Amino acid sequence: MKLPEAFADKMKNILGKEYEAFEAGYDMPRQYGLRVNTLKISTEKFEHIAPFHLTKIPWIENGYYYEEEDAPSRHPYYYAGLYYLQEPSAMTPASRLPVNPGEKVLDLCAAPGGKATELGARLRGEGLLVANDISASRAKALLKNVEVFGIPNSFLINEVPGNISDRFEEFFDKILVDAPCSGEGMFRKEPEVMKAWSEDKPAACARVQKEIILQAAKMLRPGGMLLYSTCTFSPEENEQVIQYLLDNREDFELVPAKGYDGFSEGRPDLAGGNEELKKCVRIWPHKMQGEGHFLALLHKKGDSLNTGAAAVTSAVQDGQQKEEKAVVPASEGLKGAKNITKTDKAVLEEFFCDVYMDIDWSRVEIRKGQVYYVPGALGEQRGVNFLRNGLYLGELKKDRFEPSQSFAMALHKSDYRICLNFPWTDSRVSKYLRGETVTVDDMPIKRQRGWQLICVNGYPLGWGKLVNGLLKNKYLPGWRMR
Ligand SMILES: C[S@@+](CC[C@H](N)C(=O)[O-])C[C@H]1O[C@@H](n2cnc3c(N)ncnc32)[C@H](O)[C@@H]1O
Repeated sequence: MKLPEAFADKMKNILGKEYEAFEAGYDMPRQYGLRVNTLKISTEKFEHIAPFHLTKIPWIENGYYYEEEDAPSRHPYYYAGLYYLQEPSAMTPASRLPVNPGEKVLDLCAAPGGKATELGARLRGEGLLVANDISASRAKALLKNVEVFGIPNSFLINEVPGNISDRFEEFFDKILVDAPCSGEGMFRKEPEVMKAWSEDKPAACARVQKEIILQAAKMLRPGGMLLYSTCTFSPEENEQVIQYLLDNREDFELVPAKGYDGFSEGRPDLAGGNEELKKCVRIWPHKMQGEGHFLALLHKKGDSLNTGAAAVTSAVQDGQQKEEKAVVPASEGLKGAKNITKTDKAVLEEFFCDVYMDIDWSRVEIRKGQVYYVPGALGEQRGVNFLRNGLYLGELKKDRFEPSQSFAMALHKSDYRICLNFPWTDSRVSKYLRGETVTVDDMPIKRQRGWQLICVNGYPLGWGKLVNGLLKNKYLPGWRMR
């Protein structure tokens, strides 16, 4: 791999004697990673059922290396949202921001959702995830990933940070800024990033990063934590951005992130000498099995420091616990809901008497027949350009309710009474995912007519509707397997 000359010279200055090992790393093969969705499955169970060659990523609780020929993006478990494919180092920022269920969390530069999906999983459906991206097209990919992951309590927006920082002033408990950057750490994985690199790119990115991090600082509550990350090496975009924040906001301090032997310290010598910058983390590809990354964990003074270590463990176990949970039909709570008309209630009742999931009906909003389950803790958000507020449950059509794809993805098998469960080895699973009709006359069927939750090895994939013994395929056309 031929590195741009200006980049190589800069790295020689930064790395000194280590440069040779760094350069040799570009001839090593890249690593492939997947991160388990602990909202749906525990890591223990995933290891048991996944037909891949998995090796634990030592610094990520729910991360694994896989082999290229495993092709996990083709497997039905991928369509069931059991994991996200992600470069191993890129899993680090979300893993080092301590997130507890019930908190208000912002991912300010979130698309396509590699980190937002992990933050959402750690919230376990409680609290609020606001995920933003300035790019409308990239925000669409974010929406899909959040939906596949089955995260119910999100508010997905498409805004310039400066347009939302007044409205959300001191609102969030935790904020992730995975900043747009010059991408120097990704040259091995994505050679096209290297082609787009130029000598002045780091300085241009740093200007944007400084603006973004100040807006983020404003939106964090005192006592909250902010994690800043990039996938680049240049000090202008890393330690110097953190020093800029510390210079402009005396109420911020660096705190050490949960460590790992392979992590390297931040480099005060590249940003004016503040020794505190050693608390930043650099991931060097010649020292670890992953690409280049930088992260800094910051605390906003004013309240007790919350490390959230307990929550991290319970989030990983939760997939397992949820599978064993049994509750009363969701329609029970519908009767007392003041925000829903009598007619709509009657239609919803028919469907939701088979749903065994806790629904707070006071948080259900019906807009032009579209039924949404909006997160609490958000308040009035008129004027914010959003793609999705909460979980889209489905549509009211005259006398019937049509459940949505995103609703299926947010359910566990035990949450819906009528399921058709296939083993992943059954050829009908990929037929279903391709949108084809499948025959089910050999299967035990609980109800001969109506909605069936289609599952693979116990994990929901989408809906089907039985009509005269035929299963109508209701898998979302835009998500079909090709
Ligand atoms: C490094 S990527 C984020 C990757 C994402 N966190 C993930 O893990 O999938 C940076 C993102 O920042 C967005 N972006 C660029 N400028 C921005 C700005 N001023 N405010 C918010 N987002 C911005 C880009 O569209 C891009 O999606």
